[in-house]
Amino acid sequence: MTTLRQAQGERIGVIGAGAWGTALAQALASDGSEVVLWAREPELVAEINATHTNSLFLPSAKLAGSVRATGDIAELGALPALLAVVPAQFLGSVLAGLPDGTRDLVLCAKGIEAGSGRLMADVARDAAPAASLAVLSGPTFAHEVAAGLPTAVTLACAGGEAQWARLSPLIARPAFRPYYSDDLIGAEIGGAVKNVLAIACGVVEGLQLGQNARAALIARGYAEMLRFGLARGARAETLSGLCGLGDLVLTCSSTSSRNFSLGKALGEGQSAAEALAGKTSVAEGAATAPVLAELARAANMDMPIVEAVARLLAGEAPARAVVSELLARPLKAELERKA
Ligand SMILES: NC(=O)C1=CN([C@@H]2O[C@H](COP(=O)(O)OP(=O)(O)OC[C@H]3O[C@@H](n4cnc5c(N)ncnc54)[C@H](O)[C@@H]3O)[C@@H](O)[C@H]2O)C=CC1
Ligand SMILES: O=C(CO)COP(=O)(O)O
Repeated sequence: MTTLRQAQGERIGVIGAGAWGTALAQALASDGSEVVLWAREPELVAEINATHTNSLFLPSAKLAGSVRATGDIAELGALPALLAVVPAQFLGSVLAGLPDGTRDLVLCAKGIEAGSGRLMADVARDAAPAASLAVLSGPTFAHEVAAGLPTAVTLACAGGEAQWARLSPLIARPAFRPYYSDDLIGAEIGGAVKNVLAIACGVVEGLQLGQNARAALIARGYAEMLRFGLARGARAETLSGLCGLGDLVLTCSSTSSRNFSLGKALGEGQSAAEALAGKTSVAEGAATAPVLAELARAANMDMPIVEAVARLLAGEAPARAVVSELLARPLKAELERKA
């Protein structure tokens, strides 16, 4: 049955039926393409196939009939292209269940693995060594993509233009527009770092520190993203594009962002445990902040906003005290000094 359906037209699969995996499946299916969506939750597999909804992670969306859910990740093994959309901390364990194969594997999570400090491409290289990797990242609230609103993303291809030629027709739709890049590191770092900065902007909102403070945080946060990214081999132009500055502006401006909302709760006086209690949705910045702060410290790199978010999440000081510490730092030049 599966083989027959795949022979009929299933060419792309999505691993993970959270809000983003579901929205991507819907965007891909918007032209009638058949999409296989792996969900970890058996009740979600049944719901998606029966009513074309995802009440757990994306209740606003109505999915096309050409999105087929499965609970058996091995079923995706025969497809030539897969989008990996599980949260960063679970990518390695989920990919371990996928039969290895020479396919395109597009990484869509935005985070750094705690413990190892690895970016997603490093995790995937170990877990799926035969795959050709790409990174899809940009300013993309899931509910807007699922609703068919216009969206643009960076699609960074390790396999260069040959891989882009394979992937772009599979992924591009009239309202979903990928832009080519070959800078995987930049695309990954933009998405991972902006989540931490979105928490910081939420804190500013929660403390009612005003629009000036938020704009300053975006600009100085971007300087931290750039510093970290350049040290890791990212290109500055990537970080000033959709997957860096573009996504930073989006998630630092709206309570639609789970990271921003988490920061707002912290600014209003909740602890991280209180703010995250009972949530089924992921705020990636909470896991990435401590490991990013640790990587920066290990590299002797100044990332004061990231450090402040990590301290706040760890409950080391209340939000107002952390902000006071940031403001009390010695005055310095705005531009980086060239070595
Ligand atoms: N929601 C959005 O608007 C966007 C999200 N992203 C990124 O996509 C990634 C996935 O996020 P969402 O789809 O929003 O997640 P979500 O918050 O909607 O759902 C949580 C996901 O985690 C999975 N999960 C929970 N425990 C797990 C475990 N032990 N092992 C494996 N999977 C487990 C659930 O099955 C579910 O798919 C994140 O890295 C996020 O930063 C990127 C762009 C937009
Ligand atoms: O990455 C996102 C939009 O580009 C979603 O942001 P949150 O994970 O903060 O909700």
